[in-house]
Amino acid sequence: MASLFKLGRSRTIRLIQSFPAVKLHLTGAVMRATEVEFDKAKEHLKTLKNDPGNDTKLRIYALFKQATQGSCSSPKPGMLDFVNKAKWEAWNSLGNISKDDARQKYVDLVGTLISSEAPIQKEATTAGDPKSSYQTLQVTTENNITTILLNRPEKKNAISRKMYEEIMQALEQAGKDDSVLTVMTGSGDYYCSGNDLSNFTQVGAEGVEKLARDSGELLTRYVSHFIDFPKPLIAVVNGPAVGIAVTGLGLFDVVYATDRATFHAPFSQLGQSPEGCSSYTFPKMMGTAKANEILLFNKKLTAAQACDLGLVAEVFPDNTFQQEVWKKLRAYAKLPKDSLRYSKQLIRGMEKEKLHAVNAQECVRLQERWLSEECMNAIMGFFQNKSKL
Ligand SMILES: CCCCCC/C=C/C(=O)SCCNC(=O)CCNC(=O)[C@H](O)C(C)(C)COP(=O)(O)OP(=O)(O)OC[C@H]1O[C@@H](n2cnc3c(N)ncnc32)[C@H](O)[C@@H]1OP(=O)(O)O
Repeated sequence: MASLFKLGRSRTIRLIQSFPAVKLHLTGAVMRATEVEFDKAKEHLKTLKNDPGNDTKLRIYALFKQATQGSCSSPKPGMLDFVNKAKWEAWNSLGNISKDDARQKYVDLVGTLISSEAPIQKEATTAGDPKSSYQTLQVTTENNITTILLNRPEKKNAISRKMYEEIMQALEQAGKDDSVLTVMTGSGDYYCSGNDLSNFTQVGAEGVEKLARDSGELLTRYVSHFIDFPKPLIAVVNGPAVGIAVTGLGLFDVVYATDRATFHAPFSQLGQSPEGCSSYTFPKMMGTAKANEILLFNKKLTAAQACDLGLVAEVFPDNTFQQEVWKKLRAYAKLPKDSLRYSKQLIRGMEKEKLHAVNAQECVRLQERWLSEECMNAIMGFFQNKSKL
């Protein structure tokens, strides 16, 4: 399997294209439309910018084979022929689904892949568009959805000071734009590894007390933007989430996660204390004992556990995650905008004052924690020994 995982996008596409042209046995207008769509999908596949991952590539391969040759009848490759065995298994797993069905599924899958990255290609580079000026994010709007993509994959999307500021700016813009939904997600394999720990190593001439005060002020403003966000805010958790990227989820309206995601809020390990209003939202959502396991004792949750506890609304298999989530979101984004906005505001309204008070209290405690020996040791430990969570 190892070499299959290394297949690049262009090689996969060449592989898929190398199959004989589709010969269809159906008649009539529907058949012609499907054949055209299928051909178009093959063309669209070439324009994909991001590698969709090996599971998806295998599914594309299998659907192509089934659509063009029917059910798999070739002998299973030997155990050591990893690549061909994986391909055979993907094809064979489609069983007896018809060529028509496979063709339709192929067209749907390619369509979803294209549209999930389309906004980034289309709009992120628009000259003069303030959305294109972000350094740490890609912000795009399409199909009534504004997507805020955390875009420091080389740092697991850790939130630098710049990123805190840019997220607030993006939320302000999204709150005012014409979109129906706002989505936050991460680029690369992580959703977000939480606060960039180097935020605490840049001590200016005025010393650590000033750094702690400024950090407290920044965090208060940051969390307030989520409390006050006026329209539905959805988290698409595409991979592991750490620290504030977990606690803040309690302020989103809906959270969807891949089954590869984990949720870890290791505050006591880091000598810190909870933030993002989680000291209030987590016990309320899941009960005190379960919340304490997470917020006091660093329990890392799987996506399924987070779903059972109510933090996550639904978990999807990683290989169909993007496809299924974006299909759902595009459907939701067709709902009446004002109705959604007012409903969200009613649900949030009663809690707002309380949430702001909790936020203020958490930030005061954190300012004290950041100056503590426990916290300084933990941060130094990460950079000196790279002691990971
Ligand atoms: C303004 C202040 C507001 C404060 C708000 C309060 C918020 C609190 C929190 O969010 S607490 C949680 C903080 N996060 C962490 O402690 C995570 C630290 N990171 C790790 O433990 C690991 O990096 C990992 C488990 C997330 C991933 O491990 P692995 O898959 O092995 O990848 P690498 O460690 O090699 O990471 C790649 C690259 O990214 C850098 N990096 C990852 N996370 C962070 C981070 N949170 N802060 C800074 N840098 C991070 C890592 O150092 C590597 O960089 P390098 O390639 O070495 O330059």
